[in-house]
Amino acid sequence: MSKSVNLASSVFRTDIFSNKCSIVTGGSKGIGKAIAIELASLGSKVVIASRNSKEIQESAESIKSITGNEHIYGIECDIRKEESVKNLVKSSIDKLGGINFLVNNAGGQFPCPVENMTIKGWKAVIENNLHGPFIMCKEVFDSYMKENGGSIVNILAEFKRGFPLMAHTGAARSGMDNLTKTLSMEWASYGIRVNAVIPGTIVHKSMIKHYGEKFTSVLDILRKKIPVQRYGTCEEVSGAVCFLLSDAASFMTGGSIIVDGGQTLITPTSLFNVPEHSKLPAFQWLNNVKSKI
Ligand SMILES: CCCCCCCCC/C=C/C(=O)SCCNC(=O)CCNC(=O)[C@H](O)C(C)(C)COP(=O)(O)OP(=O)(O)OC[C@H]1O[C@@H](n2cnc3c(N)ncnc32)[C@H](O)[C@@H]1OP(=O)(O)O
Ligand SMILES: NC(=O)C1=CN([C@@H]2O[C@H](COP(=O)(O)OP(=O)(O)OC[C@H]3O[C@@H](n4cnc5c(N)ncnc54)[C@H](OP(=O)(O)O)[C@@H]3O)[C@@H](O)[C@H]2O)C=CC1
Repeated sequence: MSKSVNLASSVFRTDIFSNKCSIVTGGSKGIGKAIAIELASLGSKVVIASRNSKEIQESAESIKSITGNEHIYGIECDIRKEESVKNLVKSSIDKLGGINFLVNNAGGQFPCPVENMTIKGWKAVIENNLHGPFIMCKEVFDSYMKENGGSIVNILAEFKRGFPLMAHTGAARSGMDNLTKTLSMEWASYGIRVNAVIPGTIVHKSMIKHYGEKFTSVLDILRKKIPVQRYGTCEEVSGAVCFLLSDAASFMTGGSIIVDGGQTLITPTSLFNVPEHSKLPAFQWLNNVKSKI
């Protein structure tokens, strides 16, 4: 790997993932792109995958120039479609030589109360956040990890208290939590660890675009309830993912790390209001990433 330029100042030692090969689904933007950047900056060859072919190629190029790692490939894939996933996994093995790490990051949903939700909308979100990651795990297992071991990290969303206005995603993420635990037991004897990262509210450009202006006005109210008094950055999620993938987490499987600035500890009935402060600033490694936090 050429290391002439590496603008991603990860907190980890820069060679920990040399000789590793990774797939990051949804690596074209947001959290997935940050994860791909950090993996690449730590020496891993990386395939990023998403549905928009132009965007995924552009992102692969930008990750190359940010990290100086030439072994970054963008592959078009819809994780909801089995054939598309089979193609992704086969092409990744051809390009990288194997798959040591899988990060199931692609996903998302739309806000909608159940009374207005169509069956089609429900299915789209279940397929994006439960069925898709399941096919990814199964295909990577069958094609490579069953013989060679590996490490899988699933990106979830907080689900433990239900998810009003996003019932579909709450159900899917709860299912993924259970699947993470099941796979960690079924696949331990193959040398595979399976863990999850649960991000809180991670505000960035494409997220704001997805939810729209109305959402932006809610953000300030929400922020005051978070103990660290701000939103998270994509890098702060990425750090947890890299930790779980690495040997530093070799005794962790079936577990999850919540990266939410304490947000899920505050309940509506809590009598405690976090005093306003700015004592816990964000971690960001790239000068050109301007997360609105
Ligand atoms: C404000 C408070 C926020 C509070 C927000 C707090 C959030 C914090 C926690 C989580 C944050 C994040 O995940 S942030 C990341 C957000 N990013 C994403 O969600 C990106 C990925 N999402 C998506 O691609 C989409 O949302 C998803 C529906 C999953 C897939 O879209 P597709 O266009 O591929 O779906 P299709 O297969 O065409 O089917 C779509 C059907 O779904 C329904 N549908 C799709 N979008 C819809 C919409 N906006 N409203 C109603 N219904 C919709 C319709 O029935 C559609 O059918 P037709 O009517 O026939 O078309
Ligand atoms: N941001 C946040 O606050 C939180 C995010 N999360 C979760 O973290 C993950 C990343 O979030 P974030 O970066 O904010 O989201 P973004 O919307 O910014 O990015 C989502 C990525 O997933 C890809 N994607 C979506 N659907 C598919 C699909 N069917 N097949 C392949 N790729 C797909 C998108 O590309 P394309 O559309 O081109 O396919 C894009 O690359 C998601 O699972 C999200 O739900 C969880 C909690 C909080």
